Amino acid sequence: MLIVDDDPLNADLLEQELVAAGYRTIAARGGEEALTLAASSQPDLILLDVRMAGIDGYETCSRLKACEATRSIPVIFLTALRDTFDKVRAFRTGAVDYVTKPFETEELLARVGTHIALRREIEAHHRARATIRLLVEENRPARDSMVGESPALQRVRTLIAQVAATDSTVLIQGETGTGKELVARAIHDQGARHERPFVSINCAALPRELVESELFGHEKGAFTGAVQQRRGRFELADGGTLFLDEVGELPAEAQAKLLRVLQEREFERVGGTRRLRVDVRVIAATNRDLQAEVAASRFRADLYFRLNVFPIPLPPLRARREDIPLLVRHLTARVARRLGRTVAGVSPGFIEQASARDWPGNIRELENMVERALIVSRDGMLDGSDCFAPSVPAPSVAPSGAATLEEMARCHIRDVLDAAGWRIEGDGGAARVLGLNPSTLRGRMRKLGIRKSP
Ligand SMILES: Nc1ncnc2c1ncn2[C@@H]1O[C@H](COP(=O)(O)OP(=O)(O)OP(=O)(O)O)[C@@H](O)[C@H]1O
Repeated sequence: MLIVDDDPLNADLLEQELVAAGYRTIAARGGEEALTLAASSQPDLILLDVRMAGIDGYETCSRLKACEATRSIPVIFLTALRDTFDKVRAFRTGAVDYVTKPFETEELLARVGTHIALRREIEAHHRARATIRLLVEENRPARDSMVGESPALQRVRTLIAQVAATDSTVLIQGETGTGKELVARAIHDQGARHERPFVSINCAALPRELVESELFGHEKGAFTGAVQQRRGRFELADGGTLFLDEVGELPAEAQAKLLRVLQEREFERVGGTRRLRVDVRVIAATNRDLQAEVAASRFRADLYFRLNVFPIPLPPLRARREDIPLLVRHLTARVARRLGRTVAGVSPGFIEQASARDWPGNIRELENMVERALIVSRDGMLDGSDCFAPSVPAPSVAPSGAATLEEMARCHIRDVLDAAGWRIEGDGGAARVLGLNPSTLRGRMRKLGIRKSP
């Protein structure tokens, strides 16, 4: 317990009573000393005289409450009967109680005991809350982080940080699977709205008739099936961020309505007349060349300019191959967690093959590859040389059903033999047509098991 009194006699008296009751005490002779001692020794309680030379009790209490290290320590004022003691001011500076001098020992100990017990309870409560918070944090699925150190990705990170600090509309442009949604979330998480909702809508995944009702909501009876009123994504995102994925796919009518919301921040639910106001930050994404869409009159130019306030172009994976080793490791850990498998390692051959590919499907395709390699892996080692099928299927020129080269050869030789009436040697013979020695052709036929059917 910290006793603060510039009268040594008073301080001694108090100390004796408290020590006799089993408390340990320290003393300060004035306000300044009290501030330093309180911070360094963290007492459970402070008994503070009102009238002191230098800074008085009120001022000392205010400063104790203003300081992070001493804020939570309860303060009881000590006031002499002859003092003009302003109780209201004392409580306003943050005191929890006061005792009048000369004090009744019983009363003093009762008050002190009560406040110490209260403080213990509050501390236990805080500790329990901290534990719960820790459990909640641990059980929350880990937020996906953007992996990669390439200059191209660093540029993207800089743009994210710059625009996150504002409320400006962002247009993310990049091929499929380049991480557009990840960028949108990063902007939301790093901005002032991070504690408000992040709502996303994929404009391509919705049937045309439903797009507007999804975006703006509808009133009961607005159309067949609208059995009750429903709030749209704009309302759900109020105060937060709305992510319009694949915005290039929006039908013309929805484009017009979206433009109005961006201009006026107001809209009506489908079938409604009431104007609703929302405070929503819009982030749009597209894998189309929106400028070309505008030129082809498939996307409104005025909407394009409303969205393209702060463009963030996302580089395809083939433009930042340096990131592939890091990404493979990151995705391997993630997929392994999802599949409940343990991974022993990733072979250099795997990384090498992965780095050499073109990845038209970008990171999503890479993730699928990693998943296939993990499924077929032996001893949890990602080798997966058999997983690297061509990324685009080869055009089919082979006769149907002829999957391997051997089968193709068998078919072709049989066709030529049929045409030659199964004659091998001589001018019209199959060997000449195939450009082979007759003996080589015979050897090949044996190996492939080709015989004239009876
Ligand atoms: N830099 C990155 N680091 C780690 N994972 C990434 C990164 N970029 C993308 N991913 C992962 O790749 C997958 C595809 O990303 P995302 O869904 O954000 O792509 P997208 O560009 O929005 O795709 P689409 O246009 O097809 O919707 C996700 O699983 C995402 O977590």
